[in-house]
Amino acid sequence: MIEIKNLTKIYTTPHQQVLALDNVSLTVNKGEIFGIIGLSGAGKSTLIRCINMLEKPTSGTIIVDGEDMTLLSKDELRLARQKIGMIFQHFNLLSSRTVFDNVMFPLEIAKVPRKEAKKRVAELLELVGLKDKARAYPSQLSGGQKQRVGIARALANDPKILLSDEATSALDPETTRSILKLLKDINRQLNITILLITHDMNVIKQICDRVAVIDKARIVEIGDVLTIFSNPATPTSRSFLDSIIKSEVPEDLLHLAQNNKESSRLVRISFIGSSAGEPIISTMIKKFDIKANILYGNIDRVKDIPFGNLILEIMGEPVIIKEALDFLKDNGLEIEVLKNAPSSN
Ligand SMILES: Nc1ncnc2c1ncn2[C@@H]1O[C@H](COP(=O)(O)OP(=O)(O)OP(=O)(O)O)[C@@H](O)[C@H]1O
Repeated sequence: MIEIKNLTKIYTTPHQQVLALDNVSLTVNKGEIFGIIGLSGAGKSTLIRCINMLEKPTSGTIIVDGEDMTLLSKDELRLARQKIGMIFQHFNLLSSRTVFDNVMFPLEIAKVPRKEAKKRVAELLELVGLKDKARAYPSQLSGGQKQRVGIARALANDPKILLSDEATSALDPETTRSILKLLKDINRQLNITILLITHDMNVIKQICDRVAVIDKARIVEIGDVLTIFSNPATPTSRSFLDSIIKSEVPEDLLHLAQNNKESSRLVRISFIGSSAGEPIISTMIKKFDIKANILYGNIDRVKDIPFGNLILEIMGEPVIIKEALDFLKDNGLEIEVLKNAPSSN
């Protein structure tokens, strides 16, 4: 549906050249929700804005629904953009127009007959749950309601693709959840492909099928959300993941391991999917001559699949601890040794 090949964007300012995208390639499949995550300045906005040519690429191709966007004339581009809706962090509504007329706006531009357009706007307001706000002005709406208007407006021309530029960054967590749920419903009901950019791993976790991690103008990792959550391959992905599973080990836990009289290891056990529900840890404790303290635990869900990590202090003979950890690994758990505390006597 969207195929980006060797996309490079260099901004030229009077003082310098900024490489905002460096040879980026990725494919977004029809019907999926694809997330691009990166820190501030990584190149996310530039990338999403290149897709509908709000930003002109320096080189590379962008094929949307079979059409190379970089080769289109002005008129062709105008038509192609009707297939691509966009929503924004700060909603970009027209303050002097009512909710109804904001959603009507793209239909006026596309010269859709008035009667047909009014019917379409009413349907869209129903879809986003704002039927009763049709006559309100943007200033009379909450942030979540404004974004619902933005979504209805983006869908007005029946697009095949929806681009979301940090659409929930200005919203509180609960409103974010409701907007993400709406986007997911739209994706499923209308079969619209969604490409979103975010700096928030929670957004990726809640609705994306696949994710690309962008770091300093380059895509450093692309994959299924579940795979990246269970086994991040780059430090950038790891740090995004840590931001939501809160797996930083508190200092006092590290001290506890150091002060222990026996030989001990502080380990993080990450689990995903079915292994989360299995009593592997209690089996380990029974099977090996070790003691284990659970110091910290956290279970979350990615696309309804349990996902989490436990921090365990395991005490015993080093060789037995190693066997016990190998047993956990053999049972599909990820093990990371956070601290080795050798026997103090
Ligand atoms: N119009 C511009 N002129 C010059 N440099 C620009 C321009 N727009 C963006 N940049 C630079 O390009 C790089 C990528 O910016 P971009 O806005 O794409 O990043 P981002 O990941 O979206 O960041 P944020 O999350 O803060 O919006 C940054 O170094 C930025 O300063």
